[in-house]
Amino acid sequence: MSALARSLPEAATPAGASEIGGAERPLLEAVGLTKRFGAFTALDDVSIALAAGEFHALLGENGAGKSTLVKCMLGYYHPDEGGVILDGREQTIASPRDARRLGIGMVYQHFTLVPSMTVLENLVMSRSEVPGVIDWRKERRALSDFLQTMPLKVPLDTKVDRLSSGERQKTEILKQLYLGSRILVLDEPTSVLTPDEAREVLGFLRARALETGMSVLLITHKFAEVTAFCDRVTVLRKGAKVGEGKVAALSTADMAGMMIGERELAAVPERVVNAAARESVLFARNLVSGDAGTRGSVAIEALDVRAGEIVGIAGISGNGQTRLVELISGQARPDAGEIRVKGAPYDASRAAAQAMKVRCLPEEPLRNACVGRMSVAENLAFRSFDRGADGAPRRLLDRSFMRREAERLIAAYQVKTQSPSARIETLSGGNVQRAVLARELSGETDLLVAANPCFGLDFGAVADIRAQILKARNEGAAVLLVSEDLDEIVALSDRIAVMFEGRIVFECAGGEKADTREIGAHMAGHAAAETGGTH
Ligand SMILES: Nc1ncnc2c1ncn2[C@@H]1O[C@H](COP(=O)(O)OP(=O)(O)OP(=O)(O)O)[C@@H](O)[C@H]1O
Repeated sequence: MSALARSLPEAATPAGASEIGGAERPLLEAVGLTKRFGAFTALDDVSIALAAGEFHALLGENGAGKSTLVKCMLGYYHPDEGGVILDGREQTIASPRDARRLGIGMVYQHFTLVPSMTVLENLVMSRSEVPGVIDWRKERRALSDFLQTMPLKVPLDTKVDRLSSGERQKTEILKQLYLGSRILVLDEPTSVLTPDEAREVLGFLRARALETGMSVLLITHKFAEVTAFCDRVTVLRKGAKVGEGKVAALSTADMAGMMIGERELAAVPERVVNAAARESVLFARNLVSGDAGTRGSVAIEALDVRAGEIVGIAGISGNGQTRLVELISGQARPDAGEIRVKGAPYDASRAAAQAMKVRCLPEEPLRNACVGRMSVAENLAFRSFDRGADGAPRRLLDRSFMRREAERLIAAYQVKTQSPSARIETLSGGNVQRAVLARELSGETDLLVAANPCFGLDFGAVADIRAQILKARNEGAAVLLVSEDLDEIVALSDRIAVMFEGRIVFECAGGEKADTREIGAHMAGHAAAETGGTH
């Protein structure tokens, strides 16, 4: 008898299923899923049951196996053992197409919509059966009627590349509802949303689940979302299930304890008052990129970051922060203006970054700061492979030095990888982030530019990375921190600048003195007229 068959009778009536959704048996069950990559077991005999109408959280540290579990449930991976039972029947889900046919849908962290098509076109084309000749008027009417019934609003005739991140995320969710998903898996859906949007989206899905019997499985690193919206929780650690239960019966500390076991969190260093804090390190004047007012453009009159301080750039995504980081990291060139580092002109080339000790942790590090098919060790050596231990240029690669360095950084920054020679693209998202930060902070740093450094990280990793950034600051580095997470900006920054439509529209002190309501109003552009712009 297979593991799946053995577990059927017991798993068919999980505790809580009938109380939550009124169902006799779970809507969906994954039973005994095991997934190996070579000799490494990413998922070890994991079972999870989703009742109809329930909102279920999936928690675990970076690399715990959350994505692997849902990818097995959605047919992206074929588990080595175990299977999926839907409505009491074992199903073979060989591909995402099978999952869609069965009503299992997923909203990913990255967007899957086609940017050059409208919302209407995207939704219609996402159906598995699209007629050869599309009657757009009819489709438009049907979709309008469907959207009328939804509290989430998106503009049907707008091209996706003109939507805000929040609107795109809502479109991804509406797409799944339009496709008739009965089981909806959400991978950190609120990371691109403002706090108000996050509450709106999760509140809507919660109500919808109760109303229609849809099951929602939410992958998240935010305990506040679990306690506010979820009925039950399953916790993974190192590929195994280490806990489950009703959210109402668990404290945040209980859930955190299940996630990390006995391990201690990194202590956040005290903020030292730095004698060197007067010296200007980053100096930008009249920096222009793109046409004024267009999405993502930059028009900054003045931005200074001094040694030993963290300047946080707050703003809703799409207001020029990404471009600003690209200009400093050399991924884009300014149309006008100047950037100086420690008084000297800075052209953001690799040589200049090396000489002037400028380090950068960009957004989406796997795409923007790594070569996915190269090993962790090679990616860790990008800054240093052509230098000897003494920093002098070298011609021949010293592979054994690279490996030793990689092992040192992997240990120091607790990067979870099977080995230094594993392809970096096989690491979980959070561990790619740690690896890039390890590389960027491994030498002397005068200027550190960090864009959303804790995006997608578990709370333990957030504590580590924040501690590293504060340590760099305390040691005299100037830090430009760009983040969509206002709490993070407030907690880490000495000074805060708010970007809106490419300009810096407001500045204030960070830490406890910061007034988040006032900052929020400037982020939304509401306060710009009243205050007359830049302070
Ligand atoms: N294709 C692959 N090849 C080799 N190892 C892999 C592959 N995919 C995942 N892994 C490994 O499996 C483990 C679990 O990864 P997974 O992406 O499921 O973690 P996660 O809990 O979703 O993490 P995160 O919160 O960082 O997204 C990690 O150690 C990862 O390196």
